[in-house]
Amino acid sequence: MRAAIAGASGYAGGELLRILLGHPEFEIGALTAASSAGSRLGAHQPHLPQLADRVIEDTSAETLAGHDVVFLALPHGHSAAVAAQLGDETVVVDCGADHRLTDPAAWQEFYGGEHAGSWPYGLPELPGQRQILTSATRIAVPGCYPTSVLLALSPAFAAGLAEPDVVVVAASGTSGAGKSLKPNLLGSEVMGSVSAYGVGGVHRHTPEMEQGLSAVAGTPVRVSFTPTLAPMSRGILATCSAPAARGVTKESLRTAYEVALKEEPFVKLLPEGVWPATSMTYGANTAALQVTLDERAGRVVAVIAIDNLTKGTAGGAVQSVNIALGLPEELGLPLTGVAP
Ligand SMILES: NC(=O)C1=CN([C@@H]2O[C@H](COP(=O)(O)OP(=O)(O)OC[C@H]3O[C@@H](n4cnc5c(N)ncnc54)[C@H](OP(=O)(O)O)[C@@H]3O)[C@@H](O)[C@H]2O)C=CC1
Ligand SMILES: CC(=O)N[C@@H](CCC(=O)OP(=O)(O)O)C(=O)O
Repeated sequence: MRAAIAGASGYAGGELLRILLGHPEFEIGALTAASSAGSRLGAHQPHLPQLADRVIEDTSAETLAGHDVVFLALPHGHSAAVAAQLGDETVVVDCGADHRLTDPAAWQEFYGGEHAGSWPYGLPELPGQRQILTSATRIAVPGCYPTSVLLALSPAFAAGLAEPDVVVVAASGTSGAGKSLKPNLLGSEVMGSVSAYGVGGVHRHTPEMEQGLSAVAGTPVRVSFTPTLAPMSRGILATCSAPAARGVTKESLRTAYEVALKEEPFVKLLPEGVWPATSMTYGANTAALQVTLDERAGRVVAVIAIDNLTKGTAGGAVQSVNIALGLPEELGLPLTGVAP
């Protein structure tokens, strides 16, 4: 299979290339970007020496044509126009937000501009989603925070063990914001400090979390989401809670998670008493999950760690593509983290 990567000079593009280089079924085709076009990949992704001399091209339908799979790792709002020019013989994978939301009103409120429509959602662990992704030719890769929250809470909602009133506080590494320079991401602002942002229900991942959890619960789920920025390059640690349904015990909760996750190749329920840390998933396509019942507050509490660039973007994208192409779901995807 030949894969093209649009946005090859960015963080998501770099992680896609790192994974595809280790994937036995893929060869790397066109590498495209915008301002970096004409330069060599080695100037942008020096950790990928195998591709250092490859020249980045302009992002256009002509450059991306003739590939089996095209990964779009472009800023929001740039994928739809490119994708519309690629035929159904090409699997197109949008790592941006353009095709994630099904509700045009939610798109309008949180992103603005015209809604491009929705594509099959690339989170295979959601109930029924593997079936939807089988033979898909268009895949919308979830946002990194929604990936973590949906993985953490969908077992509870699928089993009817939580009420639809979710609170999430999550810390992300700075690579989640992409490569371009932002004032709050300067080294001196980030180092030695954790800061909140997007507070008060305004972060654009909120409707995506509500969309996914509502589908699993079969009833509208509200999410209050507070993201924070942590002084690390990669990783998300999300603490997610919801009121426990009547009669839920610690044991019934753990059993529901064990049953839901026992066949999952990438989502691991940690041994009792072990709590997730971002280091457990560094560079791996895994999610490290723990759940308990806060008996005093009557809440289900699930804590999850993922690598935002791996399971949260590029690894998750390749996992969904494997399913769409009829390949083994785990093919070419790292299962081991880096410790300490
Ligand atoms: N970082 C993360 O953790 C996650 C990112 N994503 C999504 O992946 C996408 C890429 O994010 P990320 O890699 O972090 O961003 P970066 O800012 O690191 O990279 C953006 C890439 O897009 C290219 N680009 C910018 N504008 C255009 C344009 N008009 N036409 C073609 N190419 C363009 C850039 O090229 P150039 O160098 O030439 O400017 C660069 O290669 C985004 O949609 C993001 O939402 C999704 C989940 C998580
Ligand atoms: C730390 C940080 O800034 N993170 C990004 C989310 C990154 C991501 O997954 O989101 P998209 O694919 O939707 O851009 C943010 O909060 O905007």
